[in-house]
Amino acid sequence: MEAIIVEKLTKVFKTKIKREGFKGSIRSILKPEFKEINAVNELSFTVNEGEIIAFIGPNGAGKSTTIKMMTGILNPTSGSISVLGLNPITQRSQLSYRIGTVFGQKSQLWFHLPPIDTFKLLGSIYEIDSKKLNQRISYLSEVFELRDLMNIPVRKLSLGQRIRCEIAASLLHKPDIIFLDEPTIGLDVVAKQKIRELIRLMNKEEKTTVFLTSHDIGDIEQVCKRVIIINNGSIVLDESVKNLKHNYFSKKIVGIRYYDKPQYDFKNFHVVKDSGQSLKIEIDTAITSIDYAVSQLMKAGKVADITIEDIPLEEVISMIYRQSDKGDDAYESVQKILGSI
Ligand SMILES: Nc1ncnc2c1ncn2[C@@H]1O[C@H](COP(=O)(O)OP(=O)(O)OP(=O)(O)O)[C@@H](O)[C@H]1O
Repeated sequence: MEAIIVEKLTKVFKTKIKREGFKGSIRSILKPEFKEINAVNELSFTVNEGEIIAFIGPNGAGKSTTIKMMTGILNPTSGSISVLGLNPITQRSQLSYRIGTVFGQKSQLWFHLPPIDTFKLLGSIYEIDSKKLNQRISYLSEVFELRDLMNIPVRKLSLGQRIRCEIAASLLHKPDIIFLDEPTIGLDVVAKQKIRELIRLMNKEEKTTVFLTSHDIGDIEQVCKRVIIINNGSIVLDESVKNLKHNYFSKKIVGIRYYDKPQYDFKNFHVVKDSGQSLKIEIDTAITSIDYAVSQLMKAGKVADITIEDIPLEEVISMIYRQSDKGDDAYESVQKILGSI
């Protein structure tokens, strides 16, 4: 069943044009001029219950604006949104009992108080009875490893510890959907891994639908099953992460080092780089199997080392961003680019 249905969602911001200099400022007051920014443009998509979606795009693509409209913070200019069957604008308070939000750059925890105080306060706001609240806090403290942090003022926590508390706080009322806007921003590698593990765990254990935005490809690869890419307020790609990899990763890069200069005349794949004893080969696995390619490479000389790599997802996604900026079809363009690497 669908947890989120978004149809032709549009948000246009009207902002005052600021003129330069003193005279300009006076003119702006007396005769204001406005410009319109099409932050979100006729966006349509659905999210099924229990899915983990990455909603990504370059800076200014319209991700936060979309999340704000889905959570009832911003009014759409046009289009419709249904989140868990509710209208986020007219049924915002009902919806708030069923969704959780984490904005990585903003805190919902009281900065000078220990997390336990915010948890208790949120418990009262969500009208959770005290026995259930204590059980829930105890469960989340266990899973998120918060026991030793619960009584330390939030300002004294590390960023990683604080984000663990933020996510736990947003899950206090057992929401059906959690919106995570850049939850791993600024975290070190270990803290990022921990957050990713916890998101996966909550999705598995509590069937929480996860709607996540991030600029970190690791979040997408390791946590999400499906990715929606937006640019300039419109969807440029909506694909399962598995398909994205499959469609865009038929090409492999093989690095091979020989003991001596190899003798070769490869027919079905081409050498991208020849540095004497080392070769870099590109193989299109849709045409040539890895087995065959490796067997040909072995015939060219005595092999000292071999590596096989995908083209990094990060590179593919940045190509999609660049191509969609030019208004090209994402899939075709990327195939074209990969063909010329
Ligand atoms: N309150 C606002 N008033 C005017 N323009 C706005 C407002 N909020 C966002 N915008 C504009 O709308 C566009 C989309 O912004 P949004 O914050 O949704 O992008 P984003 O994809 O979340 O970007 P980022 O990855 O940098 O957070 C941008 O051009 C931004 O400047």
